[in-house]
Amino acid sequence: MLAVHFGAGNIGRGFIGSLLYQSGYETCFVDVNSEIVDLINEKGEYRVVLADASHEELLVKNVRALNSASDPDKVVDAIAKADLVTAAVGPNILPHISGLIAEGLKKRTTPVNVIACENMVGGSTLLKEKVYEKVTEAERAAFDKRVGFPDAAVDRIVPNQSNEDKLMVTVEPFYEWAVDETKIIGDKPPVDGITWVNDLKPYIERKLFTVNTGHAVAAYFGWQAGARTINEALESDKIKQALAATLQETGRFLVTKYGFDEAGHNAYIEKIIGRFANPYISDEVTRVGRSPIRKLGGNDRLVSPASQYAKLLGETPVYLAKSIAAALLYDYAQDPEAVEVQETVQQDGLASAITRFTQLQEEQPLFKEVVMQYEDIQKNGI
Ligand SMILES: NC(=O)C1=CN([C@@H]2O[C@H](COP(=O)(O)OP(=O)(O)OC[C@H]3O[C@@H](n4cnc5c(N)ncnc54)[C@H](O)[C@@H]3O)[C@@H](O)[C@H]2O)C=CC1
Ligand SMILES: O=P(O)(O)OC[C@H]1O[C@](O)(CO)[C@@H](O)[C@@H]1O
Repeated sequence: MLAVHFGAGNIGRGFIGSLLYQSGYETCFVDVNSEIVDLINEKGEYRVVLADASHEELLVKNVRALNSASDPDKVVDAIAKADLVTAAVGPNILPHISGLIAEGLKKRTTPVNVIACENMVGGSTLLKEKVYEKVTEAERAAFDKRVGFPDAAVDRIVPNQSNEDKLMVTVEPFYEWAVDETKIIGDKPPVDGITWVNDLKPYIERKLFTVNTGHAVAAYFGWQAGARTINEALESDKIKQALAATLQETGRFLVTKYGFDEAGHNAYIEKIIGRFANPYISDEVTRVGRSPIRKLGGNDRLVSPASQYAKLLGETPVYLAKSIAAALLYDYAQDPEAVEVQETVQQDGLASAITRFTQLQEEQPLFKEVVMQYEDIQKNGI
């Protein structure tokens, strides 16, 4: 079985690639990082090491790689032959890989599924839209019959790597890969470790608005407090308390919306906070807080739960508003999105920046709370 996986980065190698190998696939990674592509082809294997006391290692074999910038035709050929196509490149990159996927799919007559493994609601659906923009109506009709784009929720903390062995990836032991089985075309790909679900929405919202909201809070609050890593941020009782309070807010709306068992959800929150504090992982706040414009978007981990909370419960979520404010204040000079947010606030004013990045409107109580929290952080810190 051949899997073509776009993005040989942390999640690509450390999570998806390792499950594909363990399930018997040959994996052809596609990336634009020539150093990683060359190394994968030179070694033909890499190590995945668990970030716990065991330091257990898995040697992932049966891998090769293609550089989509220099060898696009080979990528198209690989997609034409693949039994499964996956991606973990980041939401903003999905439009850039859609052209090659479209070309590869045009060359096929047999069914295949394409799964985007990104931190977002509807990643594969977005990829499908981008692929469909690049083909004719007749091709779209043909793809409808033989290409599935099931959405997915992926959960495994894989920090930036600083190992001497550039292919090695240290990963947390926990993982969850939930895929929408209702959108599969043909047989389900036999990947051990996928949890097939017939309603992904509760999974993706619970995960995005707990794991990713919580992580973002630790990162943005940590940045304000001068912490370099998530572990450092969580050494502060104030940040720990704010993190717990934020997850109580997202928890309240999730339990109300989906009817999750409250005690079970609280245990889920506790487990996640424990995962953030894993002493075997050193995770920079700048990685977890990366791309604040994406994270401030109306459908993402801060504004979506805040808006849904306000709508569903009729109250303004104070800690989520504080989290949005902290994201707006994230001024890491090496993150282009953070720079753009800061420039927008300076040039156009805070109100205009909030509307532009969060799509919240000035008359909304949540908007006003964000402004208050922003001013409070500026004056008093986190
Ligand atoms: N790292 C983590 O703990 C988790 C990450 N995710 C999601 O997985 C996705 C990837 O994240 P990471 O692996 O952390 O990022 P990463 O930066 O380590 O990996 C992304 C890879 O995509 C490659 N890439 C960029 N443009 C490309 C293109 N046009 N064609 C092919 N490859 C391209 C990059 O060179 C890089 O190797 C993101 O959506 C992220 O939200 C989800 C769960 C956990
Ligand atoms: O990959 P993103 O969406 O930029 O955000 C980083 C998030 O992804 C993770 O890497 C894993 O879910 C978390 O560490 C963090 O919440």
